[in-house]
Amino acid sequence: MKRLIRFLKGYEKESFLAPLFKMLEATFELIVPLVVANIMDIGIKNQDNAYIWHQCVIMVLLGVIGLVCALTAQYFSAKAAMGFSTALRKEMFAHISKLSYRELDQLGTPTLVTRITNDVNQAQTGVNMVLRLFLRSPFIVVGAVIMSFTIDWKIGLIFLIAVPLISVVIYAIMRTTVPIYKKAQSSLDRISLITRENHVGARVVRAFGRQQEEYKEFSQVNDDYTKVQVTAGKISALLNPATTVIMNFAIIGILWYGSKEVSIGTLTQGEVVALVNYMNQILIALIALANLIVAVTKAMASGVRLNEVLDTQPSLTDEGSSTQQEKAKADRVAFEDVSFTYAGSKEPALSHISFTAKPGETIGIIGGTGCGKSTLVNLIPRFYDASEGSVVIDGNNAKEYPFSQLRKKVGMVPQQAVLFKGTIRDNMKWGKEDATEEEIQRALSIAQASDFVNSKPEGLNTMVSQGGANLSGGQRQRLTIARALVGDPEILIMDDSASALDFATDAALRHAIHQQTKGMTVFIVSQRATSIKQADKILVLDDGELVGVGTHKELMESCEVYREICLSQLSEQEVNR
Ligand SMILES: Nc1ncnc2c1ncn2[C@@H]1O[C@H](COP(=O)(O)OP(=O)(O)OP(=O)(O)O)[C@@H](O)[C@H]1O
Repeated sequence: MKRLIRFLKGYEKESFLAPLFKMLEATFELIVPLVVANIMDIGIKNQDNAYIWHQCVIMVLLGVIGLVCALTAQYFSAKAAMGFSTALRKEMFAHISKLSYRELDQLGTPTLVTRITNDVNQAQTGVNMVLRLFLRSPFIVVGAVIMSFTIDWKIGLIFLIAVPLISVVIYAIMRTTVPIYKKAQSSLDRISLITRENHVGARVVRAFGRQQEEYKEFSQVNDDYTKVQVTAGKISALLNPATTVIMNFAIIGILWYGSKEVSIGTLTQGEVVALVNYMNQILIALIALANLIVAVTKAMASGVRLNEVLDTQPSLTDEGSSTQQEKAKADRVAFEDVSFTYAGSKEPALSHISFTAKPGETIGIIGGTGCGKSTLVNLIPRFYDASEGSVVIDGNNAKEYPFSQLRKKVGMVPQQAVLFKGTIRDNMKWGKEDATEEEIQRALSIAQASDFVNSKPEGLNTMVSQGGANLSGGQRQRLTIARALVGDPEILIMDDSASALDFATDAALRHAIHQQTKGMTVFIVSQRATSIKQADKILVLDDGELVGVGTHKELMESCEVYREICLSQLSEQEVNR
């Protein structure tokens, strides 16, 4: 948590004023019992109504000033805590955006969502509570003990016994509950994971009639979370009765001893009442301190989780890279003995891959599921770096390019057609911020999306809902292809991104790309032989290895794996066509 304090930068004044006003409030609170004592010992004793009223006015004034101080402190602490959380959230968001696929794979999305929301909130509450209570509670406790000594040092000793006793009880309860609160935090992570999985995959859950099972699993995790919270709650519930018992014994001691002192005239009745009030103030302050410790512990647990993310360094950076010039006559893409292993995986996903792709060529990539097709194309825009060997683009190692230059060169159509909330036009502009109407229309036309977009009453202004839920799978795919084409990239990668298109549209799409994007190197990843059959070069992958490179005709003769794939999907006539 200490390391997160830097996010309070710019709120130093508020961080100073909040505790200061809280201390002022506490000071006024400590004076009130003395005023009550005066009312009893002077006003009531002498039947002096004017004095009583005068003291009452002072008491109300102390209360009002105390309230103003408390509200001012609240204002400053809330301002500082909000500023803290806003800066922290911004930094988290920016940092997560910089992480590469490797770190995102390792951390996982649900936990990142919980961290940027719930954990930041916990840290914010912690900061707010610390600013208000960290000094105030000890100040009241110490102040009340000192006041008791100034009234009667022997009774002050009762305070010296009661305060540590109450503190020990609070400490024991906290020792038991704090680890439980930490456990609750990880249960919350699990809830977030299941909720996300179920909502993202709602259609699949329904299609497989898994609602009941998923509901059961969610209920179990939810119940576990409740149980953990209830256990912590039950133990915490002991706090009030246990501390109140000690306090009441202390009050009995004060009254018992005080009454003796009153009868011999060394102590007044008002002073006894003031001592009782101080004892009450101590208890309230200690319980507030206990709540503060719970909040701080939760904030610290959250702080650890937040630092974990902030400490995760992106494994891929483009620091030190400068804009690269294309090398004349170089291949557009060249893989030179490339191998790749995912973090935490023992088996390589790609082994010793070498091939070249020239400008204007269409490269088909085919192979069974999990053979490494997506992994291969993900190395081109540097979503991952090759573990061995080099990926060379236009004669320069992909690692030498600034990300901005590389991502401009490469238009990626991912396997999952993800669109963002906004209009179709907004989504198209992801490919090129200042894309003109003509550029967008051209991209839509190549992607075979013009008809359905222009048939919508609002055309390009049609709203796309979150994740593109108001579009069909095929429409989404076509829009993601168009989005990649808008930027007119030199390399277009379609990672199984036409799988939801019917054969005719798929063929029309490939024909349009071929005709209208001269010079563009196109990678088509597919499990459908028809989609890659016409490619200038086909890469056949099998279990991470490149088992064949060539045209359809060449591979039919030389590559067993390719032949098997084709014969399992196409008729003999189609194969030879
Ligand atoms: N993020 C990841 N972390 C660890 N292993 C992964 C990751 N992504 C893929 N793999 C593994 O790497 C191998 C290759 O996966 P890849 O996604 O490249 O296959 P693919 O040929 O594109 O499959 P498909 O056709 O089903 O999309 C698989 O064994 C897969 O389990």
